[in-house]
Amino acid sequence: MSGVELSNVIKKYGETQVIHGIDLAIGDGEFAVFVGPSGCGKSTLLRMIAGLEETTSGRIDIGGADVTRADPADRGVAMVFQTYALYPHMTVRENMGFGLRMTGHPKPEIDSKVDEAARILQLDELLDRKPAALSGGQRQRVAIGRAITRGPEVFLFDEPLSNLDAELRVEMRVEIARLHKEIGATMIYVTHDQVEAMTLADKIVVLRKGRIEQVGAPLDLYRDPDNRFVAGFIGSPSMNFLDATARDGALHVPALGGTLDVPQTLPGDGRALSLGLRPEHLWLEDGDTFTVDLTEALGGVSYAYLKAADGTRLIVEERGDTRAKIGDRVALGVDPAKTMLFDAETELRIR
Ligand SMILES: Nc1ncnc2c1ncn2[C@@H]1O[C@H](COP(=O)(O)OP(=O)(O)OP(=O)(O)O)[C@@H](O)[C@H]1O
Repeated sequence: MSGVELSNVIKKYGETQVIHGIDLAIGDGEFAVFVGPSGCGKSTLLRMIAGLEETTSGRIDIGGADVTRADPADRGVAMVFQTYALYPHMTVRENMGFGLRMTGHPKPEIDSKVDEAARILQLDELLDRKPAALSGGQRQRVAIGRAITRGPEVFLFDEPLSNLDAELRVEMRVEIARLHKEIGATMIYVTHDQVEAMTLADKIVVLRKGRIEQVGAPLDLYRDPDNRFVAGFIGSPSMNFLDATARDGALHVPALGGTLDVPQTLPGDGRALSLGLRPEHLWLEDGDTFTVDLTEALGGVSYAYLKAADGTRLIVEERGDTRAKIGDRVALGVDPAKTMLFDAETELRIR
């Protein structure tokens, strides 16, 4: 049993509160990913679980034991950092066995654990090298290997791939997913990267300003966000938002130059709303409502950036190449069943 449970966890630096009472349960063997804008408290929360930051109040349980005030070494966790933090004068083997040597494990046991981690991470050939003779991806693999040899109940990853180039990131992402399948330990992972969050997580935790906005499986958050923030944060490119109002049972959307028939139950009070449209659910039609501002062709998909007469901007994702050219006048194709509606003030979803 090595789930992680946070109960009303609070962090203050002096007078400044950065984590505002987080309740969260991460199940045994679950892969949880913390996402959120810069400064929302992802790393702080992870470091509190690791014991590298003191918890101001609240309680942290790992494997059913209260570890709120426990030393990092006594929590059964191992952390992997963005910067690898390898010892330059030690070989890969020595780096990977370092934690076990420090805790006085016998050499044969250390060797067998290092060999096992090296096998899992395909580092067998590199055990005698020093970090300077490794690529970035190999160094990160050693850092992960060092975590594996310690046999933690919980792995904590703080943006482990953000120093790698795009190709290596993909490779290591797949590697981490495989590692999770193979060893089945609980993992908590902080990232800025949408694709990492969507592909690695069993459960994504979306944070904003030290509070949880929503917790859920990646596709549940994408398909069924509770509020405008989560809708805008999950999905790439981000959801478009258009100002709208409901009057006399119709949704008026100025940027679209008229009303839109949507399946949601509209509030009848002329309240300010926000219409959410995912770029991948839109298409271009003949018409005169928008001007094409810019196009980007990525090969498999292309993006058309549109601007309405009232200045509203949005992105349309098309499959393959786009026929749109900068300066073209176009209309927007919208499937009403795929729209989302939010209260402009509370940001809550209207279903
Ligand atoms: N030692 C500190 N003293 C005061 N404030 C701090 C300290 N460390 C972090 N903070 C503040 O706590 C908040 C959360 O920081 P944290 O690094 O956890 O955010 P983050 O979500 O990981 O951001 P990023 O994605 O940019 O790494 C920020 O507003 C930050 O300025």
